[in-house]
Amino acid sequence: MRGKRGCGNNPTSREAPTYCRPEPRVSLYSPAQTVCEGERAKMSLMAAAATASPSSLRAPASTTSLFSSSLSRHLSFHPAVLVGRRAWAQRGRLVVMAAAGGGMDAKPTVLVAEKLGEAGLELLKGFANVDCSYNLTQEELCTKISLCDALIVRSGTKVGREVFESSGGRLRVVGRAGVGIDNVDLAAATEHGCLVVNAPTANTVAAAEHGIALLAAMARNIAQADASVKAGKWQRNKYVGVSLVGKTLAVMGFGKVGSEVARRAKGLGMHVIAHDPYAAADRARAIGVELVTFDEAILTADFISLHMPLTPSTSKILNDEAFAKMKKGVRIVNVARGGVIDEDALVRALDSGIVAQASLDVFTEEPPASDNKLVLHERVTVTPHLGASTMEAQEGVAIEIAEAVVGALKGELAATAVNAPMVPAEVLSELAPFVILAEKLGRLAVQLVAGGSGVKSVRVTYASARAPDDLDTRLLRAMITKGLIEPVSSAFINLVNADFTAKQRGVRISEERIMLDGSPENPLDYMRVQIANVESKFASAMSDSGEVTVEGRVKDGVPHLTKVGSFQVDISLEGSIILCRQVDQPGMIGKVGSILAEKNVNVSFMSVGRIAPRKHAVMAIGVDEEPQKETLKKIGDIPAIEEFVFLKL
Ligand SMILES: NC(=O)c1ccc[n+]([C@@H]2O[C@H](COP(=O)([O-])OP(=O)(O)OC[C@H]3O[C@@H](n4cnc5c(N)ncnc54)[C@H](O)[C@@H]3O)[C@@H](O)[C@H]2O)c1
Ligand SMILES: O=C(O)[C@H](O)COP(=O)(O)O
Repeated sequence: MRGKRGCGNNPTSREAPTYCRPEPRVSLYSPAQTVCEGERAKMSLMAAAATASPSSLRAPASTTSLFSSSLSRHLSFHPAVLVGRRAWAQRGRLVVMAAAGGGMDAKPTVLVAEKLGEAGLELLKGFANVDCSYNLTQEELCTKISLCDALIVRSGTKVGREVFESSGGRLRVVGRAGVGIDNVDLAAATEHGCLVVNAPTANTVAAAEHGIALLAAMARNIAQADASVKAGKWQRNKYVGVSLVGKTLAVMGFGKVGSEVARRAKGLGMHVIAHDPYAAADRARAIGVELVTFDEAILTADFISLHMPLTPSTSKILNDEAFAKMKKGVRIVNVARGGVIDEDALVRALDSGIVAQASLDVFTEEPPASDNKLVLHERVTVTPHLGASTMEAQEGVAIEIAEAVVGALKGELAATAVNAPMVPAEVLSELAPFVILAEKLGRLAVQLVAGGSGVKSVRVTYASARAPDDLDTRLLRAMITKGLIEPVSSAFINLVNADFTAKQRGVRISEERIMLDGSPENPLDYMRVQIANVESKFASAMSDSGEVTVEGRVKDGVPHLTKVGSFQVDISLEGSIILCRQVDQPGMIGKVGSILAEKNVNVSFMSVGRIAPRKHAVMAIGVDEEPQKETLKKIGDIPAIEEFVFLKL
C-alpha cells in the first residue's frame, strides 16, 4: 500500500524511540511482556519442532492457533527443520502437512532403494513409512519419488537431476548408505533444497580389510589358483607369487580407508608411502607413513592402492601417462571407484607388462559388461564392489544412515550432511532468535522496495562484540535470503539452497562486521539489512546513503525492529506492521488507533521515532490482524500522514 503523497525526501531522526500511551478502544499490549511471551511460545515450539516428529507436532486444538503462518515459515526454514515442512511453508497451517504424507497420515515416507541392514530398517520404521523397493528402473524411481520424503540408496542407484525434478519438491533428504556420493547429483540436490547425508564411517574397516585381502590375494594368485584347482589342475609352478614384506606400497588417498590400509600394510612389514594433497603430514608420520608427491608415489611403488574419491580431479588419474612412469611390474589395487583408473589404459599397461597384476573391486560401469577386458584378463582379480560388504559394516552403515535420515526428517542438523553448512547444535540454539530476526528483516526490507526496482545488491551488517571466528553468519545470511526472496517469488528456500537461489536470481548479498567493545555474551548486538539501487515505496525507509534500510535487535530473546531508514523505532516483530510518516502532533496515535479499533484490528505495539518535536516522525504500529484496504485508506487520509506502508511479517 503506497503512502498517499509518495514523499521522496528523506527526513532523518536522531531521537530515541518513544513508546506511546494507549488510546481509548485500542488494546495496546505491554511491549515487554505479552508479545515476548507469544514469541517465546513460538520459539519453544520451534525448538520442539527440531526434535519432535511431525506427527507429534500435530498440535492439540488449543495450541493450533500458535502455528500461525509466520511460525510455519520459521519452521519451514529453521535449519533444524530442513525437511518435510514444505506444506507448512506454502500453506501456513500445520494441519496441511498431512497432505504431504498422503491422507491424514503425518508420517513421512522413506523409499529404501537398495538392500539395507535390518537394524537400520527397524529404526526407520519407528518413525516413517518405509517402502523397500529394490532394483527399480530409473523410470520407476522417478515415478515413486514424488510420493517420498526421503530416499536411501547405496552405490547401485543413480540419483540424477531427473530424480529431484520428478520429486515435485517433496523429496527433502537423500541418504547414501555408504561413503561415496558420486552417484548422487549434488548440484541438483542443492538446487532443489534437498539435503544429502551419507554414512561415512561404518564401512571404513571393511573397505580397508578388503583392500588388504585383494593385495594379498593378488600377490599369491589366490583367485587364479583356486579356479585352476577347481578345474582339476595342480599347477604349483604357474602360481608362484611375490612377497609383500619389504615392498613399497603407495597409498593414494590418505583418508579413513587409506590410513587403515596403511596401518595394516605396516603390520605386514611393507614400506608405506602415501599421496594425498589434503592430508596432514603429522597424521601420516604418526603411523610411520611418509607423504609424497603423486609422481614420487607412482615412480617408486611396487604396489599402488587407490583410496581417493571419484571427483573431476581424480577421474582417470591413473592414465597412460601415469602408467608410463610406473616401475615395471607394479601391482595395482582399487577399492575406491572404477573411474579413477582409465580402464583402457590399464589394459594396455597390463599387456605391455608395466603392470604385472591388478586387483579391482570397482569399475567405471557397474556391473561391468560381460566382455570387459579387465574382468577377463588373466592377471586381474575382480570382486563385485564388495568393499563395504561385511555383516558388521552393513549393520553399522544401516544404523548410521537411518539415524542421519530420521534426524534430518525430524529437523535436526545432520552431522554427515554433504551439501549443507554445518551449524553445531549449541550455536544453533544461541542463534535461534537472531535467525527469526534475520528472516523478518529480510521480509521487511524487500516489502519496502518499490515494485519493479529489482533487488540485486543487499548489504548485511552484523554488529557484535564477538570475534569474527566466533560468529557463524551462514545461517543468518540464509535466513535473510529467505526473507528477501520468498515474499516476492514462489521459491522455497532453506539452508541447503539459499546461496544457490540468491545467486541464481542475481541477488548479491555482502556481509560486513562492526566490531563492538564490551561483553560478547550475545552473538549479536544488532543486524542491519540494506538494499541498494532501488526506490522505496516508503521514502522514509531510505537511509542517508540512499539504501532501503531496516535494523533490528533481539531483546529478552524477542526480535525487535529498531530502525527504519534513519528513524529509530522499537516494536516487537510479530504479526504485521504499519509504518506511517507524519507530522509530529498530538492525537495522531489516537486517530490511527481508533480507525484500527473500529475494524477490530488489534494493536500489539506502537512506537514513534522523530527528528524533533513537531517535525517529521515515523510511527510503527504492530497489528495482529491484517487491516482491510479501506481501513488502510482511512489511515492514509488522515491529513498529517505523509506516507504509510503495510508490511506482512
Ligand atoms: N569398495 C568399496 O566398497 C568402498 C568402501 C568404502 C569406501 N570406498 C571408496 O573409497 C574412497 C575413500 O573412502 P574414505 O572413507 O577413505 O574417504 P575419505 O574422504 O576419508 O578419504 C579420501 C581421501 O582422498 C583424498 N584425496 C582427494 N583427492 C585426492 C587426490 N587427487 N589425490 C590423492 N588423494 C586425494 C582426500 O584428501 C581424503 O583424505 C571413496 O571413494 C569411497 O567411496 C569404497
Ligand atoms: O562408497 C562406499 O561406501 C562404498 O563404495 C560402498 O558402496 P555400497 O554401499 O554400494 O557397498
